[in-house]
Formats: sequence, C-alpha cells, structure tokens
Amino acid sequence: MRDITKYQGIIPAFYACYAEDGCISEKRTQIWAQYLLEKGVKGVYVGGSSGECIYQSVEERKRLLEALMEVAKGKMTVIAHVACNNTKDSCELAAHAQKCGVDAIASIPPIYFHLPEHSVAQYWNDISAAAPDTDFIIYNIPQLAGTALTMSLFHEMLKNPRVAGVKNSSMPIQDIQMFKMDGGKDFAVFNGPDEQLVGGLAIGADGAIGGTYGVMPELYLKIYELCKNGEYEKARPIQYAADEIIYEICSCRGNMYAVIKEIIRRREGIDLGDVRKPLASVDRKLDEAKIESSLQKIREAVAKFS
Ligand SMILES: CC(=O)N[C@H](C=O)[C@@H](O)[C@H](O)[C@H](O)CO
Ligand SMILES: CC(=O)C(=O)O
Repeated sequence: MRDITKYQGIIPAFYACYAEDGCISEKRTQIWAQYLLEKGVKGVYVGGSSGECIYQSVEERKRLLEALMEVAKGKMTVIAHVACNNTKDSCELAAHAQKCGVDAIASIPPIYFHLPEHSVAQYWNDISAAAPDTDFIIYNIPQLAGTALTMSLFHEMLKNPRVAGVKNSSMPIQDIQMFKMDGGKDFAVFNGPDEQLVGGLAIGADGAIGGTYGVMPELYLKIYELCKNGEYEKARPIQYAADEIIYEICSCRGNMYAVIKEIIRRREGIDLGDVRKPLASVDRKLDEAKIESSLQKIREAVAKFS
C-alpha cells in the first residue's frame, strides 16, 4: 500500500520567480518556498501552469527545482510537474526530479496535436519510466490541454503501479469521484479548480493543488481544515470570499499570475518578479483599483476567517 497522507492537504502551485531582468531567480524561489513553508501548507506543486513551465527551458526548470529543494526537502511534499511538449525533454526533467528527491512527478498530456490515447499513455509511461522510484501524478486539465483524461485512458494508466494520483482540474466535480472510485484506496485525487475546493473535498478529494493558494493560503488552509471536520457550512462563506477575489483578479488586463505577484508584493513585501511574455504584465492604470480592492478583500477575509 502506498502512503498517500503526504498528499492530503493544501498544496499551492508554485509561482515562477524571476529577477528584475526576467531571468529565473533561485534566491526568490527560496524566499517564496520559505514563506509557504511557514504558512503551514502541506506541500508545493512546482513547475506547473503557475510555474509558467511552458515558457521556461529545461535548464531553467532544473535550476528552479534544485533551488526549491534546498528549502523544501523533508519539510514539505514536493510534486514536480515535468512535462514538456516532447517526451525526450520530459524524461530528462523526470530523471532530474527523481535525483532531487521529489515525492512525485506530474504531467499534463502533450498539447497542440490531439494525439490518440495510446500515444498519450505512451508519453506518460515513458516519463514515468524515467523516474522509476517516484510516484506519477496525472494532470487532467482538458480546457487548457485540449485532451481529457477519459476513463479508458485512466484505466490504461492504472496498469502502471507508479501512477499514484490525478490532479483534476476539469470543471465537473463528479470527475473526482470517478477517479476516486476506480483509483482504489491508496490513490490520491487532488481538487483543481480553486473556486470549487469545498465541493471537491465534499465529494472526496484527498488534497488540493491550486493556482491562487499562494496569494491567500490562510483561506484555503481554513477551508481544508473545516471540510475535513465535516464543517461544510462553515467552509462555504470562506469559499465565497475566495471566489469573489479570484473573479476580480481574473478580470484584470494583466495576467492572473502578474496580478497575484503584485498583490503578494503589497501584502507581504515579497517580490517574485513579473510574468514572462506573452503573459501580460499588470497594467498600472487599468488594474490599479482592482489590485487594491482584491488586496483589501484578502486582508479582510483572512482577518475574519482564519
Ligand atoms: C485552469 C487552471 O489553471 N486551473 C488551476 C488548476 O487547477 C486553478 O488552480 C486555477 O488557477 C484557479 O482555480 C483560478 O481560476
Ligand atoms: C494552477 C496549477 O495547479 C498549476 O500550476 O498547474
């Protein structure tokens, strides 16, 4: 039996940390890892969408993970998203992640070409084989990847004993239950959409990985705690407060991660740099009121609920 307790909790998707010149910053990566550690999160999910992985080179992704591991190893669960759009580079990152000692690797399906299921399964199994002593987590995010984790593909993947979980970012909460039901007892399913955390936990998600957890970890940690105690009625208003903040952040002209980094800068005095193009930076004029308003809402919600 696999031990899935390390996956049971709030796992922020780690933001890409850049220096002023736009190069990746190991120092800022470590500051951010330390911050999350002190907040009491269960772990971090590195190099995913929030890590802007598709805009980084293999070398950069290795350096970021190495920097992070210096802070996180043995203190937090580390799930490293290693997918590149080709198998070779992904395998290189998978092997590197295992060498670094991560708890699990994760992967989206290949994007752009809509490949048949046997090719997607082959891609995932090849990546998993490059990290033979490491759990493998499937990242299901059909609205962005263009390929969904169907039940037939899921069953095919379950033949690989390293497949330990699914990070489910599809919108139907029911998908979580489907993967839980067939995944077995020692199989972890993570809630993806932060806006549905309460719902995802209610239907059985073990843990949760989210792109907005880093900007307001206190709220999600509280939701998790309440839901695990069965106190869904108390968790709901926190979810509503978080959702309102997410909607406002996502309505800015700047990309969601750019806005989040600006809020973190103002709220915590921690500078994670900007986002990489083609993601849009914050628009100093158009976004200012919304950034301040979201910051205010976060402060109020944290004071009220945590
Ligand atoms: C589509 C997408 O990126 N989903 C993320 C992962 O599941 C979420 O964590 C979102 O960032 C979050 O729910 C905000 O919309
Ligand atoms: C948002 C998220 O979960 C990711 O960074 O992949």
